[in-house]
Amino acid sequence: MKMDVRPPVLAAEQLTVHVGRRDVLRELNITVQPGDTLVILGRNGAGKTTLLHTLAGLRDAARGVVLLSGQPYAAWPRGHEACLRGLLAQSQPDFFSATVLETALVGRHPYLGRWDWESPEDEAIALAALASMGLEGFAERQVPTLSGGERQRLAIAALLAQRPRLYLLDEPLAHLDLHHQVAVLDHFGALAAEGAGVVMVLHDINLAARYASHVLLLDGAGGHVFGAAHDVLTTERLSSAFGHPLRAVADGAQTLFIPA
Ligand SMILES: Nc1ncnc2c1ncn2[C@@H]1O[C@H](COP(=O)(O)OP(=O)(O)OP(=O)(O)O)[C@@H](O)[C@H]1O
Repeated sequence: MKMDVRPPVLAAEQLTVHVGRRDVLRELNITVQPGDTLVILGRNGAGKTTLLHTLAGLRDAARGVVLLSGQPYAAWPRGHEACLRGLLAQSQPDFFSATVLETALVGRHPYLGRWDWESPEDEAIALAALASMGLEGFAERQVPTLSGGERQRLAIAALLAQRPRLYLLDEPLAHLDLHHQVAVLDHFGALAAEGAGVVMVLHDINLAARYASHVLLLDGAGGHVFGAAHDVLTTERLSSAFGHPLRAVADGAQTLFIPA
């Protein structure tokens, strides 16, 4: 039998994250294997975005280490990390007078040399990413003419065009209607099934329960619980983390969490 010797797409070892003098997270140990979908949950201000940026290598940890595909960020050649991990930020930069296709093509930049233009293959990848987000026919539109949900799907398409091994998503469902929420989560579920790692911040506990293989629940005071989704998602833990009582309602094989 052939063994898969590839390292985890992401690992955090004894990671402590500070904001100012406050620990938002203490001594986190997580591993994200190819195929895993890790959902980060916690109340407003619990430190989810701060953690995601630390996992993306954009922010230093107070202590501990983040390993991207087995190596600390600093050990990867400059710029190469963008071929391995992609971040969907919570708020998107303004793309002044750019077209939708030009914006999606930004996802290909990590693969281009300094003086290279995008190739027909890059364009085909960007167009396929737009189509996967239901934006076929939008290629020549100016970004400022898009609705909020269309802009969010464009940002996701640009990330998809980047084709990293690890997707870090900060509230990917922001501005999306119900159909597109499910379509986006299905899409990342399919990428995970093909071997990507997905880490995302969600606010919807029931969508987390439906899509997560693993959950990291932050208590906002440095404490956390990490484990298989069905172990972490209990009414007691969720009620305590969110500071609001929840009850569980069985719906066939699914459990729904409802605010009491
Ligand atoms: N530059 C800063 N100076 C002071 N406090 C900060 C700074 N940046 C973030 N914080 C605080 O750190 C805490 C964690 O912020 P973070 O954005 O990570 O939370 P979050 O869990 O993503 O919240 P939300 O669910 O509201 O998006 C918050 O209390 C925030 O106000």
